[in-house]
Amino acid sequence: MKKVKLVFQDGQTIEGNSFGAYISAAGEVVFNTAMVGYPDSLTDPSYKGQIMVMTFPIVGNYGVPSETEIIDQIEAFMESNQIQVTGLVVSYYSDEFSHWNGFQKLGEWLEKQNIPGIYGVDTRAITKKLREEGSTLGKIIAENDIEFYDPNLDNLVDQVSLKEVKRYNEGAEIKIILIDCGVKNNIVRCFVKRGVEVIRVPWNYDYSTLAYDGLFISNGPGDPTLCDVTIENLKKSLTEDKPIFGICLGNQLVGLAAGASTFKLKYGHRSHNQPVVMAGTKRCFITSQNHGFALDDSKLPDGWETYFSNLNDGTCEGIRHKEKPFFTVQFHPEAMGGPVDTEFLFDEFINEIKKYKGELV
Ligand SMILES: NC(=O)CC[C@H](N)C(=O)O
Repeated sequence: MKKVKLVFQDGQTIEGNSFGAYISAAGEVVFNTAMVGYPDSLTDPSYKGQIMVMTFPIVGNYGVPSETEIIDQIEAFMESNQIQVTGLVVSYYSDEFSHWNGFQKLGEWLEKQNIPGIYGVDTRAITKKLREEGSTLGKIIAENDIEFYDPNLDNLVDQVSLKEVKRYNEGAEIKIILIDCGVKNNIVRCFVKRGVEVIRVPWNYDYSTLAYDGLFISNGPGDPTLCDVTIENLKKSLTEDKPIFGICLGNQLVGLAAGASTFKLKYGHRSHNQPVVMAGTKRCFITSQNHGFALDDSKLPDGWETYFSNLNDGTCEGIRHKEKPFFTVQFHPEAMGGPVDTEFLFDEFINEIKKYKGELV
């Protein structure tokens, strides 16, 4: 059994056992309190550049599905075509697995994709540190020491966004543009199964000349203010009337285009049980989340209002336009993993498109 070290920016060093690739890797250390869904989280492009600490004490016990099975041009069991995290930190790693869809060991999968893991460390103590001091840079060190790396200084969206336009359900009556800033597959699935044509475009693509009925902006990694081209394109779209829906980074980008600002949360929201309340109601939902930045809704631009708020820390979980059919959420209505309570938002967006097209009153 090989030893590796988890080293924090403040010098704190924790020794553990290696699994996955035996290499060194550096990034931002964040914690995730979800109890299940590691294949989904590890392939979520929003985690690009991050070393994920899982608080759930046993990881790996249900294995990993096949990454090569494709349904409707989409990886069937993954949220993208590769592991996106930089490293994985767990307490107990189970090399044995049992699950109807288990195809490979978590450690084997990490190794195949050259991602290091460390286990046998106190993930709850690490989580307390991150909660008290905030998310911090860190590195997993195998043989060779490497520099710390701050992913939030890089345009990670450009690294994970697709490079060419891709269409799903081509020819369907309702057409949406999906700006891919690192979209999770389940967002694409949620649209595809509702029968709309999805025109998936790169983050910096000028979609203004394409024929479409609604605009969707995806989740994605890193600091939203670095997505300058998307924000400029969105500014133009906000002057029009076509329905707009955004998720997570999409929420932040629409907010920035409208004139609001974003800030970095102390340690972010990464779990499957984040409670949110819909503004003006007592309707609460338990949501899946994965973000480190948030929109500042204490001073939203004219014409906009808070749509959802987080019941743990009061931060903004979505905004909506007071007159136009524009709304965005910070949480993940597509779940994967996590609760599906807010999946109705996809139907609301499509209903807004039908109203815009005069098919619904
Ligand atoms: N899941 C996401 O889209 C994350 C958005 C952004 N990168 C953040 O961390 O806040």
